[in-house]
Amino acid sequence: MTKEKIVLIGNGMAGVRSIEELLKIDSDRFHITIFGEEPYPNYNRIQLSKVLQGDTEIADITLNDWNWYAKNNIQIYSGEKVMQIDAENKAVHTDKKRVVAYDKLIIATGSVPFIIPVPGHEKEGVTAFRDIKDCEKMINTSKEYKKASVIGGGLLGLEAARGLLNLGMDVNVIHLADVLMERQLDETAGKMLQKELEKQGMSFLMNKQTAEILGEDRVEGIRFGDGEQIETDLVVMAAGIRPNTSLAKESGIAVNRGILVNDYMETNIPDVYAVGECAEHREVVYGLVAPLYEQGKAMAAHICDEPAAGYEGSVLSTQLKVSGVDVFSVGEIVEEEETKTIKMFDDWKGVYKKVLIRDGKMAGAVLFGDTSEGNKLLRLINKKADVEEYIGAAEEAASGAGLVASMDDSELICGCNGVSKGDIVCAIKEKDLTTVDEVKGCTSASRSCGGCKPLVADLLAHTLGDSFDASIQKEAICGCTTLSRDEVVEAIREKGLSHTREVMNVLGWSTEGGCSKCRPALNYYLGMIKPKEYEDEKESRFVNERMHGNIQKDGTYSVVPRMYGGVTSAEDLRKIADVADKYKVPLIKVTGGQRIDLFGVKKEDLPGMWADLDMPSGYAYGKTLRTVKTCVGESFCRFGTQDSMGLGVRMEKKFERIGTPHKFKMAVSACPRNCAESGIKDLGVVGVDGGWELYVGGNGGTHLRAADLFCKVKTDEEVMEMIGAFMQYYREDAVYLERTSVWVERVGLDHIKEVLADKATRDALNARIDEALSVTKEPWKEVIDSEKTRKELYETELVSATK
Ligand SMILES: Cc1cc2nc3c(=O)[nH]c(=O)nc-3n(C[C@H](O)[C@H](O)[C@H](O)COP(=O)(O)OP(=O)(O)OC[C@H]3O[C@@H](n4cnc5c(N)ncnc54)[C@H](O)[C@@H]3O)c2cc1C
Ligand SMILES: NC(=O)c1ccc[n+]([C@@H]2O[C@H](COP(=O)([O-])OP(=O)(O)OC[C@H]3O[C@@H](n4cnc5c(N)ncnc54)[C@H](O)[C@@H]3O)[C@@H](O)[C@H]2O)c1
Ligand code: SF4
Ligand code: FES
Repeated sequence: MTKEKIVLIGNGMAGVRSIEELLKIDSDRFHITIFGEEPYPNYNRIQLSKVLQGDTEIADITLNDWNWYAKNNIQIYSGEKVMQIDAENKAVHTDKKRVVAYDKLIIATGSVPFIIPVPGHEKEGVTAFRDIKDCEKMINTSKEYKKASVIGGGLLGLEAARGLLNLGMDVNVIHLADVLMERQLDETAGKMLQKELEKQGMSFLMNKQTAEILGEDRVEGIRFGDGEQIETDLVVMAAGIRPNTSLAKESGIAVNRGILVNDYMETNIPDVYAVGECAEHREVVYGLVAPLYEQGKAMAAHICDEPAAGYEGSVLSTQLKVSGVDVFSVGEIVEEEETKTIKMFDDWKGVYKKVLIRDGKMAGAVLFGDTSEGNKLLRLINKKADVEEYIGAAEEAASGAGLVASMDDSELICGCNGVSKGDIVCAIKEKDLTTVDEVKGCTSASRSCGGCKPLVADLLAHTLGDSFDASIQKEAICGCTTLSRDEVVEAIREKGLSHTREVMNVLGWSTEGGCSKCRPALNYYLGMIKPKEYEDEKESRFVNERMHGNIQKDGTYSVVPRMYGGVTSAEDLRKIADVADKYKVPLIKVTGGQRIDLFGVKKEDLPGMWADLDMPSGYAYGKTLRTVKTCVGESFCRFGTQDSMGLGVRMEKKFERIGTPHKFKMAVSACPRNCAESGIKDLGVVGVDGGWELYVGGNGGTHLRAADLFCKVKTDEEVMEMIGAFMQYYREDAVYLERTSVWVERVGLDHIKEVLADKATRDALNARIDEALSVTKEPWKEVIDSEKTRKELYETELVSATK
């Protein structure tokens, strides 16, 4: 029997999800052809914000790779645009002159970004934020330029702005209204959000109408309606989107704002459907994936002649994906005469909650600062629950198990990935799942924005009952596995695994070769467990660590020679000055860690420069001991009671080059005046009467944290012993990329104190760190001595395996 021919126009999130729904119902009935204008397999557009923010990479956001199309006998034409729909002859025509016939056609062409049509909008340096190409453009621009402007203070604009800040740019957000995200937030929440983002480093120009983009060929500035001007090197237009309807319109399909569809996503032309952001259903065009996935499900059922109610519209909920900011909004947010509200505002903690009630029913909510109730509110508002039910639910156990219990199996837990309660319960039971991460691995729930995690946890608790163990809720080390850091480390030890590939094969990684998260982590764990046997995999390291220098925005490197304890000599300074002259170093800067940074060094000059310097690497790029900052102490300072420089130099000489889960900074101050800032270091030493105080877990970076007093000791020997034990325990216990400030809070200071109180344990830890230290090598010297490494890394174009 010949198969029915389905053609999908648009290889995006809604279209491909609809095909998955079709395959779920009947995997053999259709011959499927997909056209995608973008040259990639189906990817998670939502995650572009995370790519820009540096939390993931483009390679890791694929939803269905090329194998998926082959496995399901789907003919995919990527990088090919459909130009015309010939509804009469039931065929589509593409820009490559291909003509493909269909029995049923699905249009899923998504949206186009709204580019404000002001003079200059076509200049180089003006971009939208919609696809991989835009994302790459912004990342590349940030390497050369400094000033960015984002037009639009909606979800997209703010996520873009956070990403650009992370890329090292100064960011102005230009917004038309006087409240950010005014479509989702009320004034109170909008202002709180603005304050929080200002703290993160964003600047805002509110109530501003862009009049012109200035510059010659490339953008140089923006002029506003009120005459004010600002300078900028990049303009990101995030002022909304428009349904991509031109193809449908030109082909005679009925279009209003979007392509008009009924509850089964049928257009006015027989056998032609539209789904996703391009479709208009009951006068609403949606711009979030949850409703689009519901549309896809309803459409698939109809195409497969399954009895189904059809799509009836959705209540929208949103969550901003900016770390450190918790904002949630669902349904109605504007108060009117006939509405009532329940509000909570805690200015001290920065928490605001508003629930809007219409005719005694839950109609909408805004949460800021604490969004843990978000999914519960979404569910109540979705079913227009009685306000009494909310009050009852709020009084119920915080676990929320009562709420998930009352949900129907068909209700969605994870909107982003369209995973229902029934799907999750089934997976928990059939596959003996016990953690949120395992549920993510098996069902995709919580894979995208992560907002549904609390609900998934509630559902686990509800399904497993007494056997649910909150304490084992674990985080998988990345999306390639459901195993946590502890499980992987235990398996490496138990099974004697010795290579990253072996770990991936034996422990059943879902991807071949892992991803940018797990490769460096496995490389670290293997090296930590077997320092003598394991051969470091350079290709699994981040680019700075591979190159032994910090790559800068313009592609040059910075070079920081080691200066033990921040102490230098005229001879070393002379060498540095000569090298700076010889290699025409454009900037020499004294760092906060008391050493000298030579900026703007060309990649090919690095080995020569290191050879001329003949000094050890300061490891300013590594996950290892960075600096030991010291004050002058008793040698010169009249307050000094101890030899801070002597001790600092000794500490740095002993522990330099040791691999740690994240960078590790130390400092020694010779009295409590603390001139070396010992209170904000991973390990800080402070001279006091009769000895030294040791402080741990401090951080002077983005997440400022004062270090905790760990212990007081009398002698330098005891300081060295305690540092060795503390560092090794951190090396063995922390998750890769976890700073001590986070680790100390996670495992508890008392716990670490208890472990290190035992002399035998301290000795064992010191023995292990000594073993690891015994095999470290000076990296710059290794490069100078190896012609092969010099050629491979410094004289050819680098093929980046890991960012
Ligand atoms: C940076 C960013 C972050 C986001 N974050 C979230 C979020 O956190 N939560 C959320 O719910 N939503 C989020 N969204 C919105 C979400 O990504 C979209 O709602 C969703 O991708 C829309 O799916 P779609 O299939 O309708 O359109 P798209 O995913 O845009 O797919 C349409 C595809 O059709 C292709 N196409 C168009 N015309 C043709 C043609 N003639 N021939 C061939 N191919 C064609 C396009 O190239 C495109 O690849 C975000 C969007 C962006 C850009
Ligand atoms: N976390 C998420 O859920 C998320 C993240 C990113 C994008 N998205 C979706 O992607 C789509 C696009 O997002 P968006 O933020 O561009 O759309 P949007 O329509 O939600 O917001 C656009 C914002 O730009 C402002 N604006 C409009 N014209 C302007 C002008 N001339 N000058 C300054 N500001 C102007 C508007 O006031 C509005 O706040 C939406 O559908 C959104 O839901 C969702
Ligand atoms: S910390 Fe104390 S000893 Fe050290 S420089 Fe400052 S005042 Fe002097
Ligand atoms: S709701 Fe976004 S990942 Fe589940």
